[in-house]
Amino acid sequence: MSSQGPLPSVTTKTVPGPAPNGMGNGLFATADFKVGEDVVHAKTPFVAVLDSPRLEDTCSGCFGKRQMEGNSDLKACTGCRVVKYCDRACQSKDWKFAHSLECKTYQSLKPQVLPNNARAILRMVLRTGKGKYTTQELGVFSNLETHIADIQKNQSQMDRISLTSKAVKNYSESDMTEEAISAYAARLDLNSFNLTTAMYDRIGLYLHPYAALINHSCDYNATVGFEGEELYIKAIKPIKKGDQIFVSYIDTTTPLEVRRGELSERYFFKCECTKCQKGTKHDAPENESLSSSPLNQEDNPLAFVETAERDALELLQTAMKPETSAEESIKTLKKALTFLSSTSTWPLTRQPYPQLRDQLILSYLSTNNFSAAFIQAAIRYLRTDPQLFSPAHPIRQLHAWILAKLAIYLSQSFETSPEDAVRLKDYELNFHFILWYVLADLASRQMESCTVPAFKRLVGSNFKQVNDEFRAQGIDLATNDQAKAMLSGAWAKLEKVVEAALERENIGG
Ligand SMILES: C[S@@+](CC[C@H](N)C(=O)[O-])C[C@H]1O[C@@H](n2cnc3c(N)ncnc32)[C@H](O)[C@@H]1O
Repeated sequence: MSSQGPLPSVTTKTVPGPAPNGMGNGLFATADFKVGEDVVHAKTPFVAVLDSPRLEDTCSGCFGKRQMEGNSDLKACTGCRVVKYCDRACQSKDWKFAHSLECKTYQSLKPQVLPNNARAILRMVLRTGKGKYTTQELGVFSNLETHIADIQKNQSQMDRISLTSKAVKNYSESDMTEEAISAYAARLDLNSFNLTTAMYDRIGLYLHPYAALINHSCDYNATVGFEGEELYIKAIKPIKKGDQIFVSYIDTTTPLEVRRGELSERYFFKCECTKCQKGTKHDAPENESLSSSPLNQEDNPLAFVETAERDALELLQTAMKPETSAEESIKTLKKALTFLSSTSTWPLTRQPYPQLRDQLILSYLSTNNFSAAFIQAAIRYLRTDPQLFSPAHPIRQLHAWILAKLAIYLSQSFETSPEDAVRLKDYELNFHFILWYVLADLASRQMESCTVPAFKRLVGSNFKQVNDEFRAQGIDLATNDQAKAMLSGAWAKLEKVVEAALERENIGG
């Protein structure tokens, strides 16, 4: 049972309080939490806006929630034609929240569309002017860290904030000072979360002053998710009464120096969490020692490994450039994977290996090469994710879901491609069994899963459908021994596919 929180839209069993080690304020548990339990649930944001490219394809009222339920036809606001909605209900909700205040500005700026942060600041300034925030909300918001003194040391960051604030002051005709608007901008930079869909695709910016009190740890105990405009912070580890709540502000699978760089650049602090304290230069393979001899794998393994890492990272950057075609990305990423593989010491779970594989899966999906994507998703599912994420982690669950979707697709229309790391046909995989297994595993973890309710509903309904299909053929996979044996046979074949694909990766296949 959660209790009503300190702000009207929040349900939580936490309290704010001073945090140790120069962290400013933080949130602390007022009860024990089990894995998967809601730590903070906020029904409405202080501000949330879509990224500019998402204005075209995502509803600005429900942030894609109803689209996920099958509503796909969006209509543009007849005033500004910048924002789009599922229907009148979504439009009227957003109109009341803030769009009535900003629509004319959007119209007057056309064809220019303000960037996401300027739209968010404009909303906050306009809502403040109209008295749409409660005194409590504004109180918590104004107490949030700004790091304005640190920002002032960085001329280009300061210029960016001043320029945006000037523009917002001008468009909003607000009587707030430019300085006060700059503080809003700095607070947004420092305290906003990535707004994501229920399937964890980034779509915009989101700020809630209570949730923003949560500090960072690379060894975090809670994760963030969204369903429409609702925010869910869930316990990814058991949390005891009195413990501080931590989320991760960054990708914590990267090496220590990368994490430290990202945290100091955007958030102005040095993380001293247990993981960072343990971490050496980068969780490097054991038995490596520094050597100054020339580049040669046998004489100088560390230099060889570092060169491979640098080359792989450069290739990853190239592959991720918007101007790189998906086909070119695939070639580049495969080359990078082979570089790392050729070191023989590089664990599959150490970055940038997982990032390269994630990107390769996306590139295969964008070229409709589902069999090649399936092989990579299977490697991720079996070899990478179990080491990087706990079973309840939303990222691990999402990756499993992607593998299940690919198995659904391949069970219906199987095509191999010359791109495939191995000839899937040779392995006679039973995609229906693989699908059942992955969904059964996801469904069995629903209670502890840190995914949002819509994700869980999707898993539940798909699992039911797959079970119904098997039962219609007289097979009950949960109880029938013969079926269970067939299931483990299918799984063993998938293991073989993964092994063969990894061998091929090593030789540059
Ligand atoms: C989103 S705010 C969190 C709330 C903030 N502590 C406050 O009092 O407003 C992010 C800021 O909190 C501080 N912070 C968060 N995690 C920290 C950590 N692990 N160590 C030190 N400071 C941290 C940094 O100043 C960072 O810029």
